[in-house]
Amino acid sequence: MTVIQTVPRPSAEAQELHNLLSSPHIQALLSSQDSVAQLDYGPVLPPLPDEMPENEEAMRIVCLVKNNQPLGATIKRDEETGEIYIARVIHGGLADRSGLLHPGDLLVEVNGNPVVGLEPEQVIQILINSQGTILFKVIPNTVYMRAMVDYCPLQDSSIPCPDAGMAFSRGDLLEVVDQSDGRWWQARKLPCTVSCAGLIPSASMLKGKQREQWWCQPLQVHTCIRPSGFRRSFRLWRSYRRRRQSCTSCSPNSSALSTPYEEVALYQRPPQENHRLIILIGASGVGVTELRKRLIKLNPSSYQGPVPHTTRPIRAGERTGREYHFVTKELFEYMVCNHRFVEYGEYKGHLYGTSTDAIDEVLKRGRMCIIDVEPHSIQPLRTRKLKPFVIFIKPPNSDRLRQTRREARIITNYTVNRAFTEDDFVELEEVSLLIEAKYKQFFDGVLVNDDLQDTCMRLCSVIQEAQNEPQWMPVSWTQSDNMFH
Ligand SMILES: Nc1ncnc2c1ncn2[C@@H]1O[C@H](COP(=O)(O)OP(=O)(O)OP(=O)(O)O)[C@@H](O)[C@H]1O
Repeated sequence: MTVIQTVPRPSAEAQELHNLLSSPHIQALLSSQDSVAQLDYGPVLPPLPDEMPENEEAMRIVCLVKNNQPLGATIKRDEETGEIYIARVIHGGLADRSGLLHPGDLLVEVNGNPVVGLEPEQVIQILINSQGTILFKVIPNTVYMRAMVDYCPLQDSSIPCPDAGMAFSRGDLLEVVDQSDGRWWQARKLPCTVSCAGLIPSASMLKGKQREQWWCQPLQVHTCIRPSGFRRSFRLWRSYRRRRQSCTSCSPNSSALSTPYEEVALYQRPPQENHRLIILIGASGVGVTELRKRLIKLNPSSYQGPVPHTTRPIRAGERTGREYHFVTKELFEYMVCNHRFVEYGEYKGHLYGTSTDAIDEVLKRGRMCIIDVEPHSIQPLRTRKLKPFVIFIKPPNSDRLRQTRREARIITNYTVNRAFTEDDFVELEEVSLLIEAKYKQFFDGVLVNDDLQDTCMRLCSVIQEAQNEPQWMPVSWTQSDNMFH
C-alpha cells in the first residue's frame, strides 16, 4: 500500500490492489497474521519447574490457565493414606478439555503446595487463591497389564471401529491409559513407539468372548504337546519325568479360559528378600540340563538345584538330603495329597518328585534356586512367595542346531546314549515352537542356545538382572501383606 501511494499515477490494477488491501477484512487478516508472527498472544504459561522428578514418566505436570469457568473436576481423599485423588472429571469442563486430568490420578502438588494429608476443602482453597495459571503435579492413574491372550481387531466383529483397534499377542506389555468405558479400553503397547493409544476390549468383554468361543466350538482343538516331546532323559533327579503324560490344554480351566490380562508393576527385589526362583523351560534336548549343570558348576555357592524326593532304596555312597531325600512310599503319598510336589512321577516302580520345601530350603540359604520343569508346571509355581522368573531356552536356526550338536549325545531311553538323529532335530524344533506358542505369556526371558559357553554367560547375566534390577511382575506379588490375604 505504501509503495502504491508513492507512485504518482498508479495504474487501474494498482488502484484496485490498494482498495482490496484497505478493505476491513483484509486489514483484520493482516493484523491477526502479525500478532501470531510476533507470538503476541497470551496468557503465557510459566516454564516447567527446574527440579523435574527423577522418574519423569511417572509424574505428569499439568498447567491450566484459569478463566471464569470452574475447573470441572472433583477430588476425594483416601482416608487411610491421606492421599488426594481426582474423583471425577466433568464432561466438557476445563479439566476434561485439557485431556490431562483423569479419574484416579493422584494429586501430588498444586502450585507448588504438597497436598498429601490436606483436607479436600484446603486443596480447593489453594485453587481459589491462585491467579492466572494453576500448576498441578499428578501421578497418572496408568495401569500396566500383560496380555495373556491374543487379540486382533480386524477379526472382531463387535469392535466399534476396527481401524482404531490395537492388535496384541500373549506376553505383550500394555499400558492401559483409559478404562472409563466398561467395554472398550484404550492402551499402548510397551516399549511405546507410537503416542496414539488404540482400542482394546476390556477384561470382562474379552472373558465373555472367550466363554462364547469355548462353548460354541463343537470339538476343542487338541493343542497339547506330545508327551514324547518333553524331557526324555532318565538322569538322576529327573528320571521320574517320563511318566507324566497329562494333557492340560484341553480341560476347561486351561489358558483358553484364564484371565485375559494380568495387571503388572515394576518391582525391585529388596536385598534382604529371598532370591526369585529361576525356572528354565525348553524342549527336550535343547540343552536345559546342560546349562543348569554348567551354571551350578560355575558358582556353586550362588546357584543350586532343589534336592528331589524318592522312594527308591538308598545306595552305597549316597546320603539322604544330598542326592535325594529318601522317604517311604507312605510319606511320599502323604506329600502328594498335601500338594507338596511341583512335579512327581514313577520310574521303575519308584516314586520321584521335586517338592516346594526343597525349593524353599535353597532359597532360605540365600542361594538362587534353578529348576527346570515341564511348561504346564509353571502356573502352580507362580506365587507371590517364589516370584518365579521364567527363561525359555530356544534352539538356534536349523543349520546352527545341526552344526553345534554334531558331537552332542542325547539320552533317550534308560541308559542309551547316542548322537542326535535328523528326527530328533525335527522334533526338537517342532516342540520348541509349540511350547513357545502355548506358554510365551509366562516367559520373562528368552535365550537362544547356540554356542554353549556363550549361552551360559548370557544366562548368568539374565539371572543377575532378574534378581537385582526392576522387573515387571503381577501386581499381586508386589503388594504388602496387609493388603493381600
Ligand atoms: N549349545 C550347545 N551346543 C552343543 N551341544 C549342546 C548345546 N546345548 C546342549 N548340548 C548337548 O545336547 C545334549 C542334550 O542336552 P541336555 O541334556 O541339556 O538336554 P535337555 O534340554 O535337558 O533335554 P532332556 O531333558 O531330554 O535331556 C547334551 O549332550 C548337551 O551337552
